[in-house]
This record gives sequence, C-alpha cells and structure tokens, in this order.
Amino acid sequence: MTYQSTTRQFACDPAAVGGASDPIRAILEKALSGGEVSTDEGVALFRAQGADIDAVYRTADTLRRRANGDRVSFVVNRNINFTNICYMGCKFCGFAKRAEDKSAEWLEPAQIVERAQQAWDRGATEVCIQGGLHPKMEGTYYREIIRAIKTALPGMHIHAFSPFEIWYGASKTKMSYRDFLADLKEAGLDSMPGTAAEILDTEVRMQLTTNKLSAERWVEIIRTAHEVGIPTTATIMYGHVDAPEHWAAHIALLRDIQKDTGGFTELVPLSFVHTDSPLYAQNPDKVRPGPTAREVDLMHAVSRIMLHGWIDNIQVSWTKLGAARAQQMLSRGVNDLGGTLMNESISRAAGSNHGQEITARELVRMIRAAGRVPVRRNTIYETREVFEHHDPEELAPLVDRKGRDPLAFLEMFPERPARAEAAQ
Ligand SMILES: C[S@@+](CC[C@H](N)C(=O)[O-])C[C@H]1O[C@@H](n2cnc3c(N)ncnc32)[C@H](O)[C@@H]1O
Ligand SMILES: Nc1c(NC[C@H](O)[C@H](O)[C@H](O)CO)[nH]c(=O)[nH]c1=O
Ligand SMILES: N[C@@H](Cc1ccc(O)cc1)C(=O)O
Ligand code: SF4
Repeated sequence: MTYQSTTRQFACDPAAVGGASDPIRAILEKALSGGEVSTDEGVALFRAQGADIDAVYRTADTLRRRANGDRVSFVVNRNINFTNICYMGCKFCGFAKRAEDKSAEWLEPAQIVERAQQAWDRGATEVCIQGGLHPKMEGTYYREIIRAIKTALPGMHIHAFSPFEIWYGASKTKMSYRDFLADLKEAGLDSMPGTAAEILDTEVRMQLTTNKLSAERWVEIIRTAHEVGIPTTATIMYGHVDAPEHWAAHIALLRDIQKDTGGFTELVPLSFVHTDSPLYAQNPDKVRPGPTAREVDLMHAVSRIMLHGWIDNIQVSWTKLGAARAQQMLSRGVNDLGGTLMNESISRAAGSNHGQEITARELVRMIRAAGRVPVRRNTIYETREVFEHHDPEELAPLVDRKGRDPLAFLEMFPERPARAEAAQ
C-alpha cells in the first residue's frame, strides 16, 4: 500500500545548490537528480555550516515543491489520551502519572465516545488515541475502545495506539502481534501513530527508557501493521542525548521499511520538550534542552531530502514548536501542519505552552500567509477541501457540522494553564 502520490522528478537545480561547498553540493545534486542520500551523506547534511545550510534548505524546498506543489495540508482531529497512568518510566516523559496522583486520569469507553462525539460535531474526521500502559488494564481494552467509537460513529477514522501499546495488548492477551493487529483492524482500527520510536538506536534508548520496547520490536510491529493493512505515521524524537549519526540512521531505516511496505503516511519530527521532563531535570549536564533552532530546521529539511520519493509528507508539530516556528518550517521541506488536536496533553505535560488546540481557521490563515494553498485532508492524505480563494465564506464548512461558529467551541474546551493539569 502506498499513501502518497510520489512525483519523482529528476532534475538538478543550480539555484538550489549554488554557493555550496563541493562535498555538500555533490550530495544535494544527487538528491535532486533522483539519487539516494546515504546515512553518511545524511550525517554530512546535518553537520552543514554557513552557505551549505542554505543550500540544504533550498534543496529541501525544491523537493517539497516537486512532491506536493504549493499545497499544505492539515487534518481536523482530536487527541483522546484515555489514561496517563503508566509505570514504564520513560525518562523523557512528563505525561505519565502514578495511579494515586491527583492528576491521574482514566476514561471509560462512554467518556471516550463522548469526546469522540464532540469532536465529530466540530467536524473532526479523526480521533488520535494513545495512553499510558496502565498496569491493571486488560489487553482487550484497546479493542473495546475501537468498538465503542465505531458503533457510535462509524464514519470516524480511528488513528490509535503506538507500537508500544500494541506490544502491551498483545503481551496481555497472549496473542501474536499479527493476530492482535488483525483483530484490531477487524474491530475498526484505521491507522496507527508511529510514536514510541524515539530514536531507533539501542544505546540511545538505554539512556532514554528502561522498559520500552526495543528498536527491533518497534520495526517488527510497524512492519506487521503495514502487512495486515494498517497504515502508520513515523516519528523521531530528537534533541536530548542523540547526535546526527542517530538521526540519519533512523531516517534511512524508515526509508528501508517504506521500500518494502509503503505503509508510512508521513514523518513527524518531534522535538524533545525538556522543561518538565525527568530526563533533563536529573541530568542537565548530559542532556540537551531540546534541539537548537538550527537542528529543528535541518531535521525537517534533511528528512525531506532523504525520504524524497518514499515518504513525501513531512509534518511539523505545532504543539512542540509553536505556530510561528511551525509556519517557518514550510520553507524547510514541510508540507503538512498536522492536526487541530483539540486536546493536546503530552507536550503540555512536558512543559510546552503552545496550547491544546489550534483551529482549522488559524491553520488556513498560517498556510495562506506563507503563500501556499491550504488543503484539508483526511488521515491518509486524501484531499477533502482545497481553499483556493480568499473568501471567508469558504471556511464555513470547515469545522462545525451543526452550523455553529467553530471558534465558539473554544468555550467548550477553555484553555487552561499548561502545567496545572497534566492530562485532559
Ligand atoms: C506519551 S507516548 C503515548 C503512547 C505510549 N505510552 C508510548 O509511549 O508509546 C507518545 C509519544 O510522545 C512522545 N513524547 C513523550 N514525552 C515527550 C517529550 N518530553 N518531548 C517530546 N516528545 C515526547 C514520545 O515520542 C512518545 O513515544
Ligand atoms: N505532531 C503531533 C501530532 N501529529 C499527528 C497528527 O495530528 C495526525 O494525527 C496525523 O497526521 C494523522 O493524520 N499529534 C499529536 O498528538 N501531537 C503532535 O505533536
Ligand atoms: N502524540 C505524539 C505525537 C504524534 C501522534 C500521532 C502521530 O501519528 C504522530 C505523532 C506526541 O504528542 O508527542
Ligand atoms: S512515553 Fe508512553 S510508555 Fe513511556 S512513560 Fe510516557 S506514557 Fe508511559
């Protein structure tokens, strides 16, 4: 299965590579003529300095235009984090709580459906569901959640459960990954987040996590999901104890998987939010406080260059970077602004203060201000609406299925201080 229309155009672009040093120029010319950038070459791009950096950005922008034209997409979705109770102890995570914590949360199926229904009424086409690995949770709960939502809202796309949650559910039910995934698909699971990837490197994972599934297991579960017909996103969480070598190898690994399965819909680079993360608090000398601005720019640009023709949707995370920086990434190879989210809690729990939702109206405004054409998509990147004109009426069908002003719904989910409330 392949979820992006790949426009492989092979032509060098002198304007893109102009001013670059010979070695960087050679790599960029190769990418522009349809060649594959190796892991070592990816590392060289991540280490670019001076005029080379601009050439990397221009090349990423050229490849983005070839793959996606002027369109920039987003999806109207809602995050539902059904529990934050988790004892897996990932050191970077500010979201996990102990059962006795005041901010611990557990949602019953009826409450999950209620949130999904509210999202549907606001025009959401997707619910993105992830949670902690609650020690007392049954492995069958994942299926139960899917059945409850699909029964109430058959048209809602369910984007749910990271490979770690799949590992947990399969272990608890004593099923193979394949059987567990096929069963969830049969119940109505439409796609999965490719989270829990962090950095797919054993040594880095040893510093970030204690009990998290291994890189090999992440790959196995993702491949199996693709094989049973469940598309997934792909992620990389960067800017902590990692280095360019890990980033380039991680992206090359995603590319190899994609060559075999075609099951990735997008890559979302997730910048590490350090503020309320135990990893940083416990070791501020060794752990970086998230990526630098240069690293954020390069992560999006090099991802575009290395994945061109394989994963053609590069998403920026507005919740990690904020709207202004997210908008700047549109000139660094990015063609997707992700989801409205409605209730973002993972970044907020780690100390990020970019709010828990962004309206579709605001996303359209940001895309237009960058000179691009806004497109509302569904989860698997099928175009739903193209906003070609600057007519405000055009935004009317965007969000609300009940004919209400979408902005009025902000009252339904009043903005609360980021850290006072760990999970929503
Ligand atoms: C919080 S988990 C939820 C799903 C499940 N518990 C798991 O770990 O796979 C989802 C993802 O959030 C991301 N995340 C968690 N804490 C973060 C932080 N401080 N900064 C950036 N991303 C973070 C990680 O990539 C993680 O895999
Ligand atoms: N970047 C973040 C996302 N991105 C995922 C999208 O919202 C969407 O679910 C996906 O593109 C499939 O359509 N989600 C988060 O919860 N947090 C992020 O930081
Ligand atoms: N939930 C993740 C981000 C994410 C979710 C779903 C995806 O498909 C991709 C990325 C976070 O907030 O860090
Ligand atoms: S990242 Fe996921 S598994 Fe790890 S502690 Fe946080 S919620 Fe639990």
